Parts: sequence; C-alpha cells; structure tokens
Amino acid sequence: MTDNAFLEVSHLKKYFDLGHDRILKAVDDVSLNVRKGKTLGIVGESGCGKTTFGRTVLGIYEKSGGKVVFDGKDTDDMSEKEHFQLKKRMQMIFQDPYASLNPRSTVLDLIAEPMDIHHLFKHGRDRRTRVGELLQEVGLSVDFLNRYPHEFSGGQRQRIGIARALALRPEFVIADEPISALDVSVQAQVVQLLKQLQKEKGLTMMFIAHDLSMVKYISDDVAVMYLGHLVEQTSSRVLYDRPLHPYTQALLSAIPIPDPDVEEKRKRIILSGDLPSPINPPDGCVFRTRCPFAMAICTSEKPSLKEVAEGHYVACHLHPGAKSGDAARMKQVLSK
Ligand SMILES: Nc1ncnc2c1ncn2[C@@H]1O[C@H](COP(=O)(O)OP(=O)(O)OP(=O)(O)O)[C@@H](O)[C@H]1O
Repeated sequence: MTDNAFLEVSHLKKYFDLGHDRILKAVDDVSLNVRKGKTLGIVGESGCGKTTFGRTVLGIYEKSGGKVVFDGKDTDDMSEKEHFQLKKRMQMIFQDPYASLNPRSTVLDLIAEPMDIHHLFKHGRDRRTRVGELLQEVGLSVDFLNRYPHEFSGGQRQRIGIARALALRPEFVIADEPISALDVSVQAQVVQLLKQLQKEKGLTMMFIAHDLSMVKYISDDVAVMYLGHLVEQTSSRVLYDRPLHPYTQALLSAIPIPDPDVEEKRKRIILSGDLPSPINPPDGCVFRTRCPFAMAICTSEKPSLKEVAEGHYVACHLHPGAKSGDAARMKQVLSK
C-alpha cells in the first residue's frame, strides 16, 4: 500500500477454534501497512478484533494465515535468533497497567525485567541508572525505584508500563487501549506523553482505541475495523474530513461536539442491532446487517479493499465507481 512501510501485513487471519466445529474469525483477511516513524490508529467497536490483530502481528498469537513483514523481512523467513531479536524490536503497552504489572515487584525490577531477559547488564549500578533514566523519560521521579505498583495512581502505573515497553529501545510499539482504564483527566496526559516519546525516538506505533477523538490527536493514519475486517484506511485528516465507509461515518457521527449549535445541526447515523457474532458472520459484506445503505450485491459479494483516492482504501460496494443512483441514495439517507 505504501512505499515507506515499516510493517506490512497482508491477508492476516486469526481464527480461534472453539471446539464442536465452531470457529471464531477474530481477524479475517486484514491487509494494512504502518509507515516508518508514524502512528497508525486502529479503531472499531469492542469485539471487532483490534487486540487480536495487535497480538497476532507481534506473534503473541500464532497467525492462522497471511503474512507479516517487519522492516522488509517476512517474519516466516526469520531464524530463531532473528525472532528473539524481533521480540526486542517490537513491544506492547497494555490496556490495564495494574493487571500487567506484577504487584510483588518493585518499579526497578518491573522496568528492568525485559532487559534482564536479554542479559543487558553486568552491574547492578548500570541497571539502576538505566531504569532511572527511563523513569525520567516518562515523567516519573527516580525516587520511585523501590516502590510497588499499588502505591501509584492509574496514570503513574501506565507511565511505568510505558517505561517498561521502552526499556529495550524498540522500533515498533503497539499501544493497546492504553488510556481506556484511566480517568478522563489523565487520559490526555498519557496520550501527550506517548506522542512526545514517539516523535523523540522516531518510533513506529500502532495505537488501538475506541475513542476516536484521542485517535485523531495521536495518529497520522487510521484503520477502521469491523467484525474482524478492515473497512477503511487513510490519513487521519482525510478520514475525519471525508469518511467514506458507512461504518466510519456512524462512528464519527457518534463523537459529541462541544458546540451545541453544530451538535444540533449535524446528522447522527444510528446503527441498528448489535455486532453480529464472529462465529457466524453475515455472508457478503459483514457490515450489511447494520448498514443503512445495504444493496442486493452486499448480500452476495464481499467487497474487497480498494484504493478510491491516493492512500484512501475502502471496502464497500458504494465505492469506488458507485453508480450515480447509489451516491444519490447515500445522500438521501444521510439527509434524513
Ligand atoms: N483467546 C481467545 N479465544 C477465543 N476467542 C477470543 C480470544 N481472544 C479474543 N477472542 C474473541 O475474538 C473477538 C475479537 O476480540 P478482541 O479482543 O480482539 O476485540 P477488540 O476489538 O480488541 O475488543 P475490546 O476493545 O473489547 O478489547 C471477540 O469475539 C473475542 O471474544
């Protein structure tokens, strides 16, 4: 999709075998790229497969199909040594900092653990100095080295989680809903910190979230997922100015606007029904059962992801080459 891709994912699948002939298609045929040194936001409702996608990309889950190319190298062609190195180069920041930090370990041991696994230090003094540096990078005091996770607030714990993820100087970081467990007042601070660290270190990042306003702030590009499928991907600016997929339009129309005049005038798209089960997804387009514009073709044919404008990819039968009747119909529904 893009020339300067750091991560290239093609046709990635992750199916969970639930037994009794039941297969849950958590990620189904997702292709996308993350540009080097940029942040890709991944958005979609709870259960659409964002976390599974991130974990499968990192190799935490074994993929059921497809390809992951990291910095030009197919992960399937890597040697054991390269895989071990890869674990250093890719890191994850988790949603719930409390659950992901061992309550019996000190901050020093928690942050040093990934470095200990890779035997980075000969002397305890160097280990302490490096952890102190990391604490300062995430805005925490070096005085916290000997304290335990329960002594910290949610925002501080997430900073410890970020320091731990950065300990091995990764090139690629997946932040999986890093702010959803935090108070609204500290969410912006943590996002601001991630944005600053990403810029300073030239990190390539994937930011998984369902809060579209924060995604807009931090992401260069955004990918929208629905029921294990990628439905739209483009730059953050274009996605928010000109969303093309009806699902993206619905997600965006649900963000509250602080100005009451604008809020009153704008059209909200309310999706009917719940997210269908990924064990038994709809035939054809997976979104068709909730789509206000569904047509006959949406039942019989799965739309493929197509580039409708430069760098703007959509999987929807209304695009591209939508017949004038379809476009008019879309306008009509939107103006109701
Ligand atoms: N280990 C697993 N075994 C079986 N099913 C799973 C497993 N992990 C996830 N799933 C299922 O895969 C689907 C996608 O889940 P996933 O957690 O990836 O979605 P999500 O978009 O990240 O949601 P959330 O925002 O709630 O974390 C869901 O139906 C979920 O129940």
